[in-house]
Amino acid sequence: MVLADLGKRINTAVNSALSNTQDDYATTVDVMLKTIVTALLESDVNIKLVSKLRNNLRSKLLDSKSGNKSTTNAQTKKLIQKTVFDELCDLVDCKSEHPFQPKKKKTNVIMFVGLQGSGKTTSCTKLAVYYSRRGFKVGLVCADTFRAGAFDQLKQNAIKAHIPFYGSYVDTDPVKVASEGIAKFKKEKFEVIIVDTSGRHHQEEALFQEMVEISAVVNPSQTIMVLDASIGQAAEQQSKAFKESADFGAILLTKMDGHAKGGGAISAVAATNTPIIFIGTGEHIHDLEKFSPKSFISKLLGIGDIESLLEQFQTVSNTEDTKATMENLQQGKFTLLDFKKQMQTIMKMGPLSNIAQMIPGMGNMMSQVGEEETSQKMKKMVYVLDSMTKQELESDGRIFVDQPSRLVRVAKGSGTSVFEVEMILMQQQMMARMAQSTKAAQGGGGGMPRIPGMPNMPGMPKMTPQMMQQAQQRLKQNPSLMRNMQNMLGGAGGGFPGAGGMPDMNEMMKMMQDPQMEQMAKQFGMGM
Ligand SMILES: Nc1nc2c(ncn2[C@@H]2O[C@H](COP(=O)(O)OP(=O)(O)OP(=O)(O)O)[C@@H](O)[C@H]2O)c(=O)[nH]1
Repeated sequence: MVLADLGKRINTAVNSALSNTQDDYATTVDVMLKTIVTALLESDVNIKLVSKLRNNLRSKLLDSKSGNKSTTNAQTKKLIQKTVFDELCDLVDCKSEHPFQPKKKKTNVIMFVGLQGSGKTTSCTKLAVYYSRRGFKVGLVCADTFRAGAFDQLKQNAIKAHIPFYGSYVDTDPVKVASEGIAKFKKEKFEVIIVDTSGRHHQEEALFQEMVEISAVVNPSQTIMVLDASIGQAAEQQSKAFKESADFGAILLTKMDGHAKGGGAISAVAATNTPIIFIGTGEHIHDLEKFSPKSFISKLLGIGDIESLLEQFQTVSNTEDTKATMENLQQGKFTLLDFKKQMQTIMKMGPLSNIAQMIPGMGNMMSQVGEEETSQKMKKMVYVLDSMTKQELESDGRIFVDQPSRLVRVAKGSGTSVFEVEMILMQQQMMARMAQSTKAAQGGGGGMPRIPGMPNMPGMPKMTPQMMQQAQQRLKQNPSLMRNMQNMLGGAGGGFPGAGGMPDMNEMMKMMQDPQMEQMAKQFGMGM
């Protein structure tokens, strides 16, 4: 069973408990627990942990209720939701007190260890890209002299990801190669140096000894063990064996995509008291997600993860650019350059499906449109904007009205059609109007109330709650209408508002935290 199914089953169990009005409270809790327990076991979660979770949940739910008999229905629902959520988080959390954070302007060495074929080399590159995107100067060292072709693999990955690398075709001593690589990158003031070591099996003592020697020489700030999630509960035994030799401080679980029974590996690993810090979700260099129990469970249950979204946005956004856009917005302006910067920020945040998963209820929608298509359209938009002159970019876009020949030139330069350029200009115009209406609203001009997921359009009539409900009902019954609307608003065929024609990110963040959003998600049958 894949994890998405697990999330759905837990959700269904909780939702039917919430709507159960026939049974008494204790029976309702027991029925719900039975379904949750079965789903967890079928997802390969460690039986001891499931049993502990069941007992904790049961006593917490029954104790809280018996201590406070006068609770309302709404309070009981909240109690069930929160308790289930907290217990699931505990299941995958091993509460590391001092998570490692590389420091800027310092040398941070990260050493990778793991079984053969677990995904070490791929994950080294993914992590290098992750830190490089966050402004670190990152280098990769290949200390795998055991497997023929290991250096070539790392080299190819590194070149593709534009990450400097070090390795040797002739030297067979991994300790020497590792120490030379570190010395080289240290001299060149690299901030994060990632060392890939050869894969080993836990019965291969000599290779384990080699790993200890490399570790002594590179003196890592952090050692990460890479584990293949598809090995399920065997993850516990593997991680224990490695822990005895290389005292790794963190785990990166790979292959959490596809049909891996990730629940098994996650819970088994959590039982070794070592935090999982990242999960690999595909073969692409961007398929790496920071693991945090709360985020993971939120996504598992389809209730989004705004915290991670904000964190990610803040890490990748350029403060100078954001400041300039904010200043423009305060003046009621939104130029083509602002539009371009916003889009680049979104693209830097990683695969759109990862971002969509963090937004309540958006994960599903993204899958309807397709990652590839959306990314392609976004890239095209950047090519169009790249083909404009500085003067054009800094304008509000109306400059093109007087110079239609420039439209043709921009389309040619970007390999797109005039129609596509016009569409982008239209989207930027929509956002510029939003900026103006926000400014007017700040000055007491009013404007229509914000509907989650839709930009403010000046001049549109106010929506009453009944109208809104009807609109939501229609969208619920007609998914293609919903898609069309998103296409219209996002322009790029994006699966969530703004994927293509990105409204102001801060506005989007506010929108996502809007209680109406939660309500709407519920009406669409999404989330808890
Ligand atoms: N689907 C999926 N495949 C992955 C992921 N991470 C790695 N892989 C694939 O797993 C295979 C093995 O990955 P490598 O990076 O070569 O593994 P390794 O641990 O370096 O292998 P050794 O050097 O032999 O120890 C490759 O085909 C990768 O593309 C992931 O998160 N998801």
